[in-house]
Amino acid sequence: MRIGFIGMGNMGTALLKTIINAKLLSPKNIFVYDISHDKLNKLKNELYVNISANNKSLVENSDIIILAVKPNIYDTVLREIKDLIDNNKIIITIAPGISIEHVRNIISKGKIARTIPNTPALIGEGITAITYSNDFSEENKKIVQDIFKSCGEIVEIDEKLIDIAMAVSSCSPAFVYMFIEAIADAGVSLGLTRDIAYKLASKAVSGSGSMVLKTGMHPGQLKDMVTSPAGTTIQGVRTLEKYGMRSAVIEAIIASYEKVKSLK
Ligand SMILES: NC(=O)C1=CN([C@@H]2O[C@H](COP(=O)(O)OP(=O)(O)OC[C@H]3O[C@@H](n4cnc5c(N)ncnc54)[C@H](OP(=O)(O)O)[C@@H]3O)[C@@H](O)[C@H]2O)C=CC1
Ligand SMILES: O=C(O)[C@@H]1CCC=N1
Repeated sequence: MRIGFIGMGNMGTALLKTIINAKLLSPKNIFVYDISHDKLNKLKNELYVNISANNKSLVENSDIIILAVKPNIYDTVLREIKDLIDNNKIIITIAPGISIEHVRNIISKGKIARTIPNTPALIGEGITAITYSNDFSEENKKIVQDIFKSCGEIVEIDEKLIDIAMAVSSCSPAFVYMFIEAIADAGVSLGLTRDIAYKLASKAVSGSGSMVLKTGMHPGQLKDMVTSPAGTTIQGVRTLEKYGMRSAVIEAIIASYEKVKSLK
């Protein structure tokens, strides 16, 4: 199996590095291309992957092609490679708003997996929502699943829900980083050093996420376990409710979802 990555920006590099770290494939079976040759030279020296001369030669050498360019570049790249895609090749999209039907309208052959990963994939802690074109066999699905399992967890999802998954798991890391920054800023404002403030805030957030996943308890119940009667935390909870924290988060997720809908 040979994988080709078109686009070596944040997401392409995150997926590439995780696949190599997980030893899913040897670098000699990985081909990369990006219009920025500086990025390619850096990757060649760091990861020993094959640098393709262009997108077409990458596709010729690859069984699986991951399209890691921005959504507005998709059509240009799809038109460039369309004549080189045969029914044995798998195309993996990772862009919001690009439907399987959209890709199929440009590329008549090949199997299409539509996915939405997130940046924690870089450390193997990602989650990827995946949906497939109708012609996918279980064997081919497993190939795609193994790629994204090397980056964390996966969920198979109906295509009509995938833009919602994008907002909830792919955009939300940005909001979580803002939350971590805000907690740490408060800590610094009260006298902690930056490094200790970030460590305390980040571990509180990642540990709380793990508590939800590992205990299976309702987040509200876990929140209640922290808030002692007449204690300190409930005063913070009261303050967050006063400033509309829940509502702000709900509106942020819905705004991200509405943006992806407007791209169509
Ligand atoms: N960042 C995230 O958290 C997530 C991103 N995604 C999706 O992943 C995709 C990539 O995002 P991201 O990595 O952040 O974007 P980046 O802009 O960081 O990376 C895209 C790369 O593709 C290069 N590129 C542009 N045109 C071409 C071309 N014709 N052929 C080959 N390479 C090209 C760009 O070069 P240059 O910069 O010079 O234009 C850039 O290096 C997007 O569709 C995004 O929506 C999905 C989930 C999460
Ligand atoms: O902001 C974006 O468009 C990309 C897609 C999902 C996360 N980041």
